[in-house]
Amino acid sequence: MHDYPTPGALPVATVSDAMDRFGVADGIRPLWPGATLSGPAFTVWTRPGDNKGLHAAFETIRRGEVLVVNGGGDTSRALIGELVVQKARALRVGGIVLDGAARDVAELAALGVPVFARAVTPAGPWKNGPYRIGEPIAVGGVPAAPGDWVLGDDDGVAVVPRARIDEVVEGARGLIAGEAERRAANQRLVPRG
Ligand SMILES: O=C([O-])CC(=O)C(=O)O
Ligand SMILES: [Mg+2]
Repeated sequence: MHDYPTPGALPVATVSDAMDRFGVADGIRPLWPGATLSGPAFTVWTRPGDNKGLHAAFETIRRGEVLVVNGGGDTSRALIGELVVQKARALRVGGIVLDGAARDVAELAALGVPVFARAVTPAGPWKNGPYRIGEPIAVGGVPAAPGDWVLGDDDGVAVVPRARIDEVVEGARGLIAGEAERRAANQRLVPRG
């Protein structure tokens, strides 16, 4: 079992840089400023606009796991809102990443659960299925399998394949050291003329 870095410990941008700048879930944004998450993926595929599979996921998801959902990229119907997120908080889920939409955004921020999604809409979900739990999915065009490292911050979300976590963490730490040098060099700049 890997140790997953704590939320916010490594910037998503730098972690992506350490994967040749791949691995970013395109178009997935934090729903409140300052939201960060980091943990193993718990994957759900669901029919667009339908959250029956999310409710099923809450029957088995474990503390710290990040619920990662392929909702087909649909933005016309919210897969979650305040009540679902309240459940996530009670179960100490690490956060929620949706390739789909959410609603009740003011309440999500107040609950303090990191939620990342493609869009916000007041239109609510159906609850009929079908769905799949615990299978490899895609989120924002990147693969996400159960146990992959999912991390999110103000810039967005990245997914690191489980087998690459140690290598990518090490690479990101190296890049952070290099960036510190460039930052110091920038601070030495003076205007010319
Ligand atoms: O009604 C739903 O399923 C989504 C929602 O707004 C909530 O969870 O609060
Ligand atoms: Mg609601």
